[in-house]
Amino acid sequence: MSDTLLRLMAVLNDRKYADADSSYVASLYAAGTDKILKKLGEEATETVIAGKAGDKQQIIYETADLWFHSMVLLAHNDIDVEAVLHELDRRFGLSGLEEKASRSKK
Ligand SMILES: N=c1c2ncn([C@@H]3O[C@H](COP(=O)(O)OP(=O)(O)OP(=O)(O)O)[C@@H](O)[C@H]3O)c2ncn1[C@@H]1O[C@H](COP(=O)(O)O)[C@@H](O)[C@H]1O
Repeated sequence: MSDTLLRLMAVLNDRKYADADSSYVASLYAAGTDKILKKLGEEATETVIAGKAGDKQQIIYETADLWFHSMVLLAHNDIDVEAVLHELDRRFGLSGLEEKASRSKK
């Protein structure tokens, strides 16, 4: 499954050398961080709206947009998606409630 994310990440890195007129991703890089963050915010909002409506197909569609734009932000910052996958792996099996409790003791 994560193979899809790795393959997409490779394309996003390649697009750093592409023409903004022929690539949506290259056009986002060219427009800069604020444009990428704006798209990310829009996609997050659209995902929330889809979730509120309870429309499964729309939730899938909007989540794909959200993940895609999150990955553009990662690539723009030279962060590999594997770093996020490793972070999720590190958290695997660690209860969110336990993690929160350990934070409040610090
Ligand atoms: N997965 C995606 C992907 N998901 C969503 N999008 C684009 O993200 C945009 C989402 O923005 P909106 O829904 O707000 O649509 P919009 O109104 O057209 O956008 P704006 O004009 O507001 O920017 C659309 O243009 C979608 O086509 C994507 N564009 C590209 N990819 C992947 O990235 C690869 C490289 O894309 P290019 O750089 O365009 O070759 C592609 O081969 C795909 O694998």
